[in-house]
Amino acid sequence: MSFSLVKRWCETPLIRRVLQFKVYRRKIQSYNMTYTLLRHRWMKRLPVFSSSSMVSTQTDKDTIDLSKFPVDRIRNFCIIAHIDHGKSTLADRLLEMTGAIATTDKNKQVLDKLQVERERGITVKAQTATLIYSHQGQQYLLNLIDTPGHVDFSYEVSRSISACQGVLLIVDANQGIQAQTVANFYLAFEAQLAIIPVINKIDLKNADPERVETQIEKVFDIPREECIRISAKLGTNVDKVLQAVVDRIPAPMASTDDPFKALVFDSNFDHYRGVVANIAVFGGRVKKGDRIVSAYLGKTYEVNELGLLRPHEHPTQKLFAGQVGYIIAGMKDVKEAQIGDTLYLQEQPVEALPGFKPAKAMVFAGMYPMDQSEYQGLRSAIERLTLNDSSVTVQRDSSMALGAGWRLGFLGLLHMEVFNQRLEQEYNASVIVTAPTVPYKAVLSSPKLIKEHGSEEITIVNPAQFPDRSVVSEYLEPMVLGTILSPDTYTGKIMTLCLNRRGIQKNMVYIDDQRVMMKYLFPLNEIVVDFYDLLKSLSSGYASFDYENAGYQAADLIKMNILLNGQPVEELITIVHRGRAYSTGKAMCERLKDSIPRQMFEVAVQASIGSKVIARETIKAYRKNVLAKCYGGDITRKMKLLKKQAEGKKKMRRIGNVEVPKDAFINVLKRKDK
Ligand SMILES: Nc1nc2c(ncn2[C@@H]2O[C@H](COP(=O)(O)OP(=O)(O)OP(=O)(O)O)[C@@H](O)[C@H]2O)c(=O)[nH]1
Repeated sequence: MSFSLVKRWCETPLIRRVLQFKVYRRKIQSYNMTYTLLRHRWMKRLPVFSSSSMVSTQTDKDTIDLSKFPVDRIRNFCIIAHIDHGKSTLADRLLEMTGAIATTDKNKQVLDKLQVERERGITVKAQTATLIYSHQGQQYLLNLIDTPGHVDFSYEVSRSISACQGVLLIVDANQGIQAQTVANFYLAFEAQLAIIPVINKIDLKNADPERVETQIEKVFDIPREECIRISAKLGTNVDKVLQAVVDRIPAPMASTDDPFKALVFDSNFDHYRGVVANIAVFGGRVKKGDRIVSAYLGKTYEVNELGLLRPHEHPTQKLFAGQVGYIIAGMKDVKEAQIGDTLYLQEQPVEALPGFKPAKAMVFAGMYPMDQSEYQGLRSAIERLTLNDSSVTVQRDSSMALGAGWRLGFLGLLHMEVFNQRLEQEYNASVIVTAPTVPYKAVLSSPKLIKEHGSEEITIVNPAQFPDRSVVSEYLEPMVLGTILSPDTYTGKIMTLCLNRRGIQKNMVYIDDQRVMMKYLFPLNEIVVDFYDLLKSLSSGYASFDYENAGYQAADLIKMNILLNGQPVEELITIVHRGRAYSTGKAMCERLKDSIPRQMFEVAVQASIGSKVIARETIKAYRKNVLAKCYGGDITRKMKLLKKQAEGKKKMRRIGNVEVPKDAFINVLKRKDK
């Protein structure tokens, strides 16, 4: 058909109407999509970062005259503890007692605002709240930061600590000191902060505060008289905590006479207002309309809004030395508000504060859209979420089977799971996450490759790019120093598990007559996926684990391929220690056999090193007959069942001709140690 014929045909009245209708329909569809998205967000009370989602408070409308609080009546402190020892519950009580929120039995972890935090019952992001507390006829301004307890988020703790002069170290009266109690104590101790030990949950039947005090004395060398016994749940003795904050934590060393200087210790992104930076003012004062400079970028901004977090945003006219609050200054990108950056007034340059070491990604994984048509949507979702979580690193990546995607770096596996869950909940994006891997290094021996990479040592975050032994003089793997605390009855089992994970014992001490603390050096790869779960299950939930970075060590590593019906699957390539290749390959094949549903044909699952197959499992042929229970001849019912089956299949990925469910990529790495 010639072009003019098509044109004439398109212009006939009937066809024109049909075409117009199509355009309108597309428009209506797009409005509908926007409406659905907004509705969905509203239902989930999103965006979660804006103040609108927070609990309204009694003092909402009162304006606080910050000039009434000289530096000696300010206290900045954070609440640190092992996971679940009651930080957020204590924060609720402190907020209630100081009138920041109304006293009702509905206040449960008020500072845990993200949906994922509420569902999982854990804190993921540190939150700040300013309290006004009257003590001996004086009013004090207390800035509280509630921090996460899980090891993956300890970066949040170290940043929060930099804005404070003291900490409340919470210890559960039943569980006693745990691994993250020790790690968090040292973070505060090294920063030379005042430490107030608080023994929580004394209302529990099995609470043993005496024993916990002994542990605190022995492990941290803090006199038992300094411990405050409380029940955050019932509010018992919480007033004593507030008194201790005023009496034992020093006021910030800052003067309003100095030039303005503030540390950006956290930031988040608001789609309407840009970056909201949390700052600790180390000197001087700042007000709306001031022109401030970011020491990191040297860029100048005008202050549009500033104020306190109570815990909602409470705008004020000024912020003074010693105070902690938020500032909005037209920064359009979270990268402009670098965490650790120093802000100062344009006309009064100051020396930058030391800042923080950037967070180091410990776990990398590929992330791909379920369907390539969702690529753009997923890209914008990842971009927006990383604006609020700057510790995630993103690189573009692509794979034969999964198409275009990204390789993301996280602080740990829980961090990765939380990111994934937030993508699904907050952005309605469904993704495939490939098997997580740790950042290996290789010392190259080939001059050509050295020239290509511009360095002798390279970091490998994608196992598919693991260089061959022939061009490498040495492989290095990341190591961690792990701390395990457990009742001594489980010591034997724990030692066996650590040995299985190539752990080397460094230390073992009793912290009281029943509990033991062990230190092990582990390859990160051995503990990253399921070590913690296994440790918990073999100690009936009593052991706890924490780790810190311990550099790199030379290791005999090899690349293992997984083949489905003879076809290598790039996303399942794993780097293993040579001594573990056989057992890991066998376990991976078994896991895949359990994860991949039976297909219409037989599937061979093989693990190979080079061309040598070291393990094999077979998935027998089968097709689930969804119509088996369908007696009679109602065609619509049959069609419905077949459609449901087809939709289920959409959630799988076709690799070669094998359908692989999306969680198979992670499940495949979980081992079954005894
Ligand atoms: N019996 C009792 N339970 C408490 C007390 N304080 C907190 N809890 C409970 O302990 C659990 C954990 O409390 P959270 O306040 O979420 O603990 P957290 O330390 O903030 O937890 P993460 O932020 O995940 O580290 C919740 O179920 C609380 O209800 C207390 O004094 N007594």
